[in-house]
Amino acid sequence: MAGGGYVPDSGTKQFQGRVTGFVLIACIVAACGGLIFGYDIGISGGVTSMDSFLSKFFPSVYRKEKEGHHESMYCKFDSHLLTLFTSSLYLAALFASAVAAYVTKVFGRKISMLFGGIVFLAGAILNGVAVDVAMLIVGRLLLGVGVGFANQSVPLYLSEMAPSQLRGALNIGFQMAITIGILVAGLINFTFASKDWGWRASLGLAAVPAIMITVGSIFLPDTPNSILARGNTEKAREMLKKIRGTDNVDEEFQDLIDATHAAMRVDGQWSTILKPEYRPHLAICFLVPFFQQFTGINVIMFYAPVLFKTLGFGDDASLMSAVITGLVNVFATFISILAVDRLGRRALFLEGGIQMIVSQVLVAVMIAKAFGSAGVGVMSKADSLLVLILICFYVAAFAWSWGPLGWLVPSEICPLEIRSAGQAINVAVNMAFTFIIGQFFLTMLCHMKFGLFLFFACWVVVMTLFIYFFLPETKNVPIEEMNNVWRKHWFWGQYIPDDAVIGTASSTKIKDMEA
Ligand SMILES: OC[C@H]1O[C@](O)(CO)[C@@H](O)[C@@H]1O
Repeated sequence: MAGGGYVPDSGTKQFQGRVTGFVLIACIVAACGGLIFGYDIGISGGVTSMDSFLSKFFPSVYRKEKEGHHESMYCKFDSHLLTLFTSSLYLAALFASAVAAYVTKVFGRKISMLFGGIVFLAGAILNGVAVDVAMLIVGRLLLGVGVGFANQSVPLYLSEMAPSQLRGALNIGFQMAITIGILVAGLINFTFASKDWGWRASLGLAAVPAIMITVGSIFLPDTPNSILARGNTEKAREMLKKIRGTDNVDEEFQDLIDATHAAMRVDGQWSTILKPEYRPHLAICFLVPFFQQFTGINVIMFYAPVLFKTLGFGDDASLMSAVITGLVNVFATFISILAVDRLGRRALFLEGGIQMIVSQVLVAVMIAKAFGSAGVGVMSKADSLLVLILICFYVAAFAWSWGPLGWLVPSEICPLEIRSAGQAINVAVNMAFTFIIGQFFLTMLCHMKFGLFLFFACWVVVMTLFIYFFLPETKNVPIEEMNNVWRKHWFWGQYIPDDAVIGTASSTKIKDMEA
């Protein structure tokens, strides 16, 4: 088979141990870090469409929206000031992720989650009681820092705690929490939109998931990998026994030792990840989040209410449609949890990609038919319902492929010595392109019209081909043995030297480490 179709079942180890209640609870609490991110994604689109919020903080935008009748429906909502409110958070998260990478490595995953939770809580409170734009913006920046820290630490935490045969499912808990956050935010917007103080409730309630992750992370244990990396061998071994529910952890622990030793041999993560032998990791950690955002998903997540209004739905129906896409998002992410360690990552990526392309092309055709390139016309009730169904079809495809795998794959492919750096690149690139799409989508819609959906469809074609040729299958491969997979890949194999493979004769033994 062409491309990355390496099947890892032969030659990779399966370790002893089961999924303990302890590891499950730790992962559920940690995944709540995704709630704060999701809540924020889902809340801002609804809040910025509330009259009470607009008239208080953005009176000029409010007046323009009430008075102005732009001749083209594609350009009705094009306002940079307003989109900056939504997107500024992701800019803060982008810068925070660089600091978070350092904290996560030096102080551990747990401290990083705790810090993220506290800062996010401060931001939520500030937003809920805001009396002027300055408070709103400072609050947004704090939320962004919190999201940067949580997105950095939680996926790593989940991948390291999970036994390899369940790593995919447990890691997807993070994306699951994101989608639940988006859905809950949609419901809260729907409930409070008509109240004068609705926006305060919507923004202030972000404190609830913030408290969950803050309190939760006080009680979470750190991962064996991270404890070991900070020099505490015995404690790390005890933690591994505890989370695997068996005393027979020698083989897995040996892998951790090897990985830690390899990590200690490198001078700095950032110069290390730039070396040729880490080219596949660097490429994946950059391209996967970039591609994830260029599926166009946040056009739907941020602006679904606006989009559906544009298609002729009423105010309530538009907010309700956002709830419907939110439900589909949660449900399909759950399917991914069930499928990812059985079907594998590649199958989900490839199927999801094809399904997204078909839906995007059909949506473009229907919008073109109704509004042409001038942006005038109406869409019949039946047709707008069909567009809603197609969008649900698209969201489902994203939610079992690029959504969860966008976090899982970069977090599981990197050896320990570059894991924090790889994850920081992943988060930073994700945040950068979330910011760009959030900030420029409405302007792009105004200029590219229905072609915008074709633009994203073309990107999905590119990324689906990329997966086919360049992403090897990683299901069931123990995390510290991933270099075996890269070495056997038709293209990336050339970059991986023999001694980079954990478990080879040259690797360090436990007793050396303990000496
Ligand atoms: O569920 C959709 C959400 O998932 C993400 O892609 C993160 O993985 C967000 O950017 C998006 O809003």
